[in-house]
Amino acid sequence: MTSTQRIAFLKGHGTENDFVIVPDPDGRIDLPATAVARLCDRRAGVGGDGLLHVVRSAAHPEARAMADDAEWFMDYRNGDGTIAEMCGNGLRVFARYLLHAGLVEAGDLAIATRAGVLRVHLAKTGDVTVSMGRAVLPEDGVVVEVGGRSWPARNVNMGNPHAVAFVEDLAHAGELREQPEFGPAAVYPDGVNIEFVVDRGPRHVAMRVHERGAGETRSCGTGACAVAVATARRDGLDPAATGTPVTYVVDVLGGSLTITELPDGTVEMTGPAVIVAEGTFAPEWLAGALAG
Ligand SMILES: N[C@@H](CCC[C@H](N)C(=O)O)C(=O)O
Repeated sequence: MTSTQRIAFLKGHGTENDFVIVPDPDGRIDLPATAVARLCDRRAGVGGDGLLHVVRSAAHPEARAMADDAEWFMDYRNGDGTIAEMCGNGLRVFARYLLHAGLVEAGDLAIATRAGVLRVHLAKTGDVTVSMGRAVLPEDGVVVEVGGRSWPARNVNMGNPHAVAFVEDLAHAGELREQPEFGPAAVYPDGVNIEFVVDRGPRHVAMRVHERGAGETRSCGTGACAVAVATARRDGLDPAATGTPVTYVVDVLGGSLTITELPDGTVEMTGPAVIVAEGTFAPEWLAGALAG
């Protein structure tokens, strides 16, 4: 790429978890962590909690083996430039982008991610449903701590790691905005996303989240799935045991997500996915950002 080329980007969000979208079908754009952090910078860049690098699976070394099952690879990066295995809100926005760009038809499609090939149901407009795979709940004793207080948490893996803590209320806005600590560190060698949860009613909870690599965000899709499954187990509900799906509405700061765990353990998430803007990077600025 030369500094005279115009490179397109888009901006999108899902329940206000926002992303810079960089279409790069042939995998020509090298995005080191420093470049991603500059693109996601809210003052000096475009701004986003994360970045969705849109590449054909066949053109990306991490996704080539999935190319027969899924044409497109979601190369997701956190806003600080780190790589994450999965992003649930990102997956809905990624699918909405593919339709917006005329790269897929509405209906059912498969998308490659670092957590494997995932299925998406995409209508022409409105909410998107994604099949997020199975939750894994190791029995580790985990504790999260913020503002001088600590809570036991449930370890849930949704392709990426989560610690889910049930708290009395979410009103300590200042405190909960701070970066929480977690332990024991060995349970999460690569860091963790931390959700604080309160009950809102039957099968209805609210959460706040601190994302690994992004800080407090207004929503986290994998986090909402982890919260729904952890809450179901706390409530004594397990679809694998009863054969009956269990659905929770999870309120986040940026809206609501509907999460259903099926008897085979698959977790489905339904929520909005919005393309907000399209543009091109100023070539000189982008060349500087990519150079690090
Ligand atoms: N916002 C995402 C999760 C993004 C990845 C996460 N920060 C991590 O490092 O695991 C979502 O909607 O799931």
